[in-house]
Amino acid sequence: MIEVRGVTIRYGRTVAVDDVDLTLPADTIYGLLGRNGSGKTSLLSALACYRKPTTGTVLVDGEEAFENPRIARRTSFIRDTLDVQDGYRVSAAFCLTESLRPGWDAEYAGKLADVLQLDTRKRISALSRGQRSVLGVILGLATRAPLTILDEPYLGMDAVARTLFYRELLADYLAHPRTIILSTHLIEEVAELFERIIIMDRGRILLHDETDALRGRGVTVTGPAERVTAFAHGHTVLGEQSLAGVRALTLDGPLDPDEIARGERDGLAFGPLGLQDLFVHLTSQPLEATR
Ligand SMILES: Nc1ncnc2c1ncn2[C@@H]1O[C@H](COP(=O)(O)OP(=O)(O)OP(=O)(O)O)[C@@H](O)[C@H]1O
Repeated sequence: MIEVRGVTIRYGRTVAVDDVDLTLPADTIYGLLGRNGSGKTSLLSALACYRKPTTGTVLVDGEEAFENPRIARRTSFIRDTLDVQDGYRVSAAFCLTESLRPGWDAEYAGKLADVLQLDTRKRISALSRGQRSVLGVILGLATRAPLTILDEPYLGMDAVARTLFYRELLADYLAHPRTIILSTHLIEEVAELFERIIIMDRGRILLHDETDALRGRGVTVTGPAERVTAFAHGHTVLGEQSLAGVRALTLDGPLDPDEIARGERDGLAFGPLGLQDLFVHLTSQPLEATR
């Protein structure tokens, strides 16, 4: 269980994480979504014992996380810097991780290297951008840490490698349940993996809910402008488009099925909003609108 209580992280005058409270039960796959600079890496660094919040506390299994060796040993934080010396061969990086990590599964790491086509004899300095990411996800998965944090782990990985990675992550999670937090911009592509989704916006938690609940949340309603406007009365409008007397509104749902049936009888059309579109609607407000 991770408990984030009133956490603020500042860099000089920049507030990267702004008074965040979060409770994350264990053995769940979380998706952390947010636009560039929304504070994801800063928050993840605090969860991974790397960064002390400016104010507030992060408790992992009841203990303060920052520089806590007991928590650090049980946490794997994979980010683009990789934290392994460039001069090492991939096989040496595996051996080093094995010596440090009690949960390391060498056989599984070898299998992942085969599946994801990573040559373990290569020096890390000789890996392509995508191959470095593959190394990162192998280190992250094969460590089997109770808290595994993957911060945009797929950079440069092609579509085949990403698909294989998602498949492996899910299969290994089902066999060895643990807490996995994956930050991503590729929302639709990975949404199937997530049990819960957290959306950050400008340092704050905009939303934290089960993925299935979010799927039903955004609803589009389309039809003659005046009828759509009347229908939307009393609902929160997330977005709108109008063309030649036809209006399409995106409403914050879910809507009551009876209400939808009434709308349909009145000539309105309803559709679900994809997670990516919901995310864009929720996080595309200009700064002024939120002040
Ligand atoms: N070491 C640092 N020094 C100063 N400012 C920083 C530092 N790290 C992050 N920031 C600032 O904090 C804010 C949040 O950055 P952070 O990297 O946490 O966001 P992010 O959501 O991970 O972004 P991205 O999706 O682009 O990786 C940004 O405004 C960023 O410029």
